[in-house]
Amino acid sequence: MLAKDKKKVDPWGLPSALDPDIHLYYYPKDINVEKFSSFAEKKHQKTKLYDQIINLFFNSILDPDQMENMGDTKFLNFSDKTDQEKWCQNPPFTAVKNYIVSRETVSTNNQNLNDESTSVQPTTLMLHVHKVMNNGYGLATTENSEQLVNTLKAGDRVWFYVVPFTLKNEIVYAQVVENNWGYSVCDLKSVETKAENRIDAPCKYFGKCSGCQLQMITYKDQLEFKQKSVEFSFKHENSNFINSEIVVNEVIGSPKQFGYRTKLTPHFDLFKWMPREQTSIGFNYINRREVLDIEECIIGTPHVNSGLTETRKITKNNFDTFKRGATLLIRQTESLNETFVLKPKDMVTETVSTISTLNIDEQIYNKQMQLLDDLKSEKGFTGDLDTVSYKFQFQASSFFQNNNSVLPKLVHYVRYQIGLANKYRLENKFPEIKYLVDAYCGAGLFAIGCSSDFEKVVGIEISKESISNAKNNSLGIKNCEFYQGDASNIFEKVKQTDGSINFSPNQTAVIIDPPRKGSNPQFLNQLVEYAPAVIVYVACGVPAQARDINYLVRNGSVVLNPTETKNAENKPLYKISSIQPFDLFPQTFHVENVVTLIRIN
Ligand SMILES: C[S@@+](CC[C@H](N)C(=O)[O-])C[C@H]1O[C@@H](n2cnc3c(N)ncnc32)[C@H](O)[C@@H]1O
Repeated sequence: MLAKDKKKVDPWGLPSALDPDIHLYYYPKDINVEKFSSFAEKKHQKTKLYDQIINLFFNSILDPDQMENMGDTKFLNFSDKTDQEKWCQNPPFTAVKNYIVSRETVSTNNQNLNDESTSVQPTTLMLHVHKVMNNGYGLATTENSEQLVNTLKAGDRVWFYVVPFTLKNEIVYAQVVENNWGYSVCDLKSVETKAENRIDAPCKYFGKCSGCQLQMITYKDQLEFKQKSVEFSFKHENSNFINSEIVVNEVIGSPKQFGYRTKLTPHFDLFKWMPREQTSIGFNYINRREVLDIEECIIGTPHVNSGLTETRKITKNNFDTFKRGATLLIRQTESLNETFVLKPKDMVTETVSTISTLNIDEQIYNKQMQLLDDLKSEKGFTGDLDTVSYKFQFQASSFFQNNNSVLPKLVHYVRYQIGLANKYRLENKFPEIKYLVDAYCGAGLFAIGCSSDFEKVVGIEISKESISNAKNNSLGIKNCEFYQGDASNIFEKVKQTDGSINFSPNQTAVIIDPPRKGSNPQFLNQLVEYAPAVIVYVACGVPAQARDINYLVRNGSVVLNPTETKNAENKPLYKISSIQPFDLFPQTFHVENVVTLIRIN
């Protein structure tokens, strides 16, 4: 999909990134957010983001000595705003040069450029890939690092190319498909010099389909990439984390690396001019809004793949009942008579097992984590582990995590983190944690999965269906209550003094698991004002999560160095006790991340 079709709205009212996929959400240090209303200012802001991306890029390709040798060459910093705005209107020379080169090349092939009907094919460029960005695209230039270092002068601009399915240090051939401010998006044509770690991708659609980005590296390399990508989200240059010593743990992998997705959403477009038998049902081609016909998706479970075969057949026989096209929904269920469902209102059942009784001994925890690996893996569970299974029922169209194989570990980890926070707090003479608030609770995964560790649990969720599912899922579990509403309303509820729900913040753990766009200042302010004993922030949108936690650092609620707490004016203070990524999405660039914040005063 083209970047322009994917306009994402940053909840903070800022353009979220130059290209939303570059995943650089941040709060500007020096700019008044209120002012970002006019187009010109947004443009200026976008340029600043580009500036930031380039800085990051150079920081990663140049070693500090080289930087020093370049004296005060600040070729990456725009000198003033006028310069930036001018530049926005006039893309840098390299891009223009490359574009002209394309036209010239075509022209020497005797095509008439003045003929409007002639489609000018862009030339294939040879590019050097310098790094893989968080979105799985390689960041490349026409020059290699050495040439860049040797030839760039102060004031020069570099034009970047972003190319999917490429790896660091590769030389590739690529074709520009879209130009943006400062960079062009390319299709990969071929890999001239392969990186040592490149492997053959197992999927026949890989390289064309936009669904997976990382099948060309081993799973071990994928986990390493994701760990770095989480680190990068926290430590980008406008973040307070940049000079901190925060540690991102190794990513906890998925027991299943293929055949794990319990939900698929293929789609199709109908065009008047297109014969029905040629209509594709599948996922978008990379970089395009055009559907690639997909008969099998190897990251999907066998059951959803049976669903895919079935739904493709039904849909092809019924194209006439659709006007323009549709997105189809296939979801795996454990219901007795069915293995998959195809209608949005169908009910889906999934089981998630967890350890019966939480034990916060590190060795026991580690052993249990290993055993949980087998729970949903191919070989099946053989270990001696006392587990409890919860059944979750939800509407096929409602939210539920899509990789069931890793959920037991995720839930166990969240419980363990709260257990450790409780231990720390008890050792420091704080009262025991007895209550749990699950904000953004969906069908109740964490509220129910953690319920045995607490006296009372409340969940809040905006979706009516999900909250009704959560209530049903907790039937028989006496200590859980669920409310429909905006997550920020939960603070009024838990502060009630009429005795119905009265959670002393000092004894309360809060789990937040917002959608990909993250939280917002209103919610975060209320959260720290409520001041729970521990906050577990679960996120599938890590850049937004890093932005939110950075906001808490900036407003003084989270301290990066817990020993420097002298200036705290009696406000609640938190330390980051752990940053733990989980791979819920093998073969793709996505990663889930859990950050635990323990209140230290
Ligand atoms: C990433 S899902 C997490 C659900 C659940 N924790 C789980 O793991 O299954 C985010 C959930 O937040 C809900 N949501 C979105 N905005 C919300 C809001 N303002 N207040 C409460 N819930 C919200 C969505 O409906 C969705 O169920």
